[in-house]
Amino acid sequence: MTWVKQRNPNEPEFVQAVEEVAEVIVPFLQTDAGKAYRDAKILERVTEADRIFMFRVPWMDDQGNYQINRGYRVQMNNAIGPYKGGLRFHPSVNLSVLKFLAFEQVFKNSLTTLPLGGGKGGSDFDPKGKSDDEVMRFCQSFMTELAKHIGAYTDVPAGDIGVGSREIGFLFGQYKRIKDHFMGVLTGKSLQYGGSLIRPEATGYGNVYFSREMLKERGDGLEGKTCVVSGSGNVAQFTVERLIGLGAKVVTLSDSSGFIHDPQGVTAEKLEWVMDLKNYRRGRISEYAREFGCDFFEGEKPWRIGCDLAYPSATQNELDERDAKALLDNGCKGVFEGANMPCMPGAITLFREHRAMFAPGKASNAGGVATSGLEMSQNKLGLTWSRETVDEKLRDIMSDIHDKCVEHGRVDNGYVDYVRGANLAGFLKVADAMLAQGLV
Ligand SMILES: NC(=O)C1=CN([C@@H]2O[C@H](COP(=O)(O)OP(=O)(O)OC[C@H]3O[C@@H](n4cnc5c(N)ncnc54)[C@H](OP(=O)(O)O)[C@@H]3O)[C@@H](O)[C@H]2O)C=CC1
Ligand SMILES: O=C(O)CCC(=O)C(=O)O
Repeated sequence: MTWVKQRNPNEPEFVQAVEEVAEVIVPFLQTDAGKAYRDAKILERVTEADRIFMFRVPWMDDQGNYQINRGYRVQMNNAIGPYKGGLRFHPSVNLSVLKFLAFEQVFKNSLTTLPLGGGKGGSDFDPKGKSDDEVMRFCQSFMTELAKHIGAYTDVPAGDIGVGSREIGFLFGQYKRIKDHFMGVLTGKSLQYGGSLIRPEATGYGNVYFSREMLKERGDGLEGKTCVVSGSGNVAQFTVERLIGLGAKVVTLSDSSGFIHDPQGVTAEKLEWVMDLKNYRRGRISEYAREFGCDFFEGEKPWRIGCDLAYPSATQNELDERDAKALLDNGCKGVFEGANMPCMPGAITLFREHRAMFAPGKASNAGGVATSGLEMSQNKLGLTWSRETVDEKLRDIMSDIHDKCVEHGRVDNGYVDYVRGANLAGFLKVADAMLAQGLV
């Protein structure tokens, strides 16, 4: 870690993500089974990106002013398949954030059972408050540079925070215009031009399926459970949809301004209203409180609300040790990461010490990228699978990931340490491929 910290100064998020993996992998490397990987310096090699692109993104706003943002693509590791991972448009985007996300993506994609390498990209552009025309001009400028570095067999980006179906449409249109190729170079496309059914739902649904497997492992189920969810974007919306479909009650939603607490529970009708608010009217979650008559807590996070299960689904480092203590004190039995790295190290330690269920995002939110992999397969075959087919494949993949975590994560007293299981299983597939491919 000293070596990683020296080589990546001022990149706290990246160092945090490496530390979580190293905590599991370094002790393994000291064993006989780990010797070949240790000698080949696989862990050191995976912390160094294959390559990183950084570029200027100039665009014109609606008033005719020139604007400049910075674009990035981190191609982290392609040992097991083409680089795959989302694009994030958010003012907080910087190299550290994208390197952490790309690093996580390598192990997550390895867990999916599909041939997907890891990458991530994005920009410090903020789509919030911009007109559709401004977003389009930005996306066209961003893709004009990115198109040089991606391809259906090279690197296949998708959405993440701030990049939904509107942005993917503009990006795809510009790629096609530049390359004159109609191909699956992005996933998360709309259905009319090569998207997959269930891809929008997949990350949230996948996390709920994963939590159901974890509960089953303890002889329990989702029916009747009270859940807190953070975020109100893509992942949060479909987490709520699946939870309420499976008989659980969701009492919170949030955005960067605060959270709503609806003790009656978010119903299917209320969720439909939230989807319209967030995906089309682009409003704030505080409006939910006014519409449905419940409390809104400005500037706060939902972790002090009593619950059985928690699904952090907004952003990184949104749940610290104090939040973890509040959750455990109020009876929470399980935390399932829908976002990437939402729980801070101190929080994770507390969950593990208390033997609570804790699902690390690289396992529990892998359903999104796995379904992107299914979208790539359909694009290559020229076929569209039904909703039922994709949903069944998603459930099977989440169940396989769960089984791998159990296989590698069961500790002496029978407790399943999913952090250990996910990191070890994710690492081994990539490491074996790297060993087989020589010093590259
Ligand atoms: N989309 C996908 O398929 C996948 C996403 N993920 C991860 O899930 C998380 C959510 O992504 P997604 O739902 O797609 O993104 P969206 O942009 O659709 O939604 C993001 C949500 O998180 C909130 N949020 C963003 N930044 C902050 C912040 N700094 N503090 C508080 N709230 C914040 C947003 O609120 P506001 O509108 O106010 O900014 C919004 O409610 C991310 O960590 C992403 O990396 C993981 C796997 C796949
Ligand atoms: O579907 C994809 O390729 C992107 C998913 C993603 O960015 C993630 O898993 O964090």
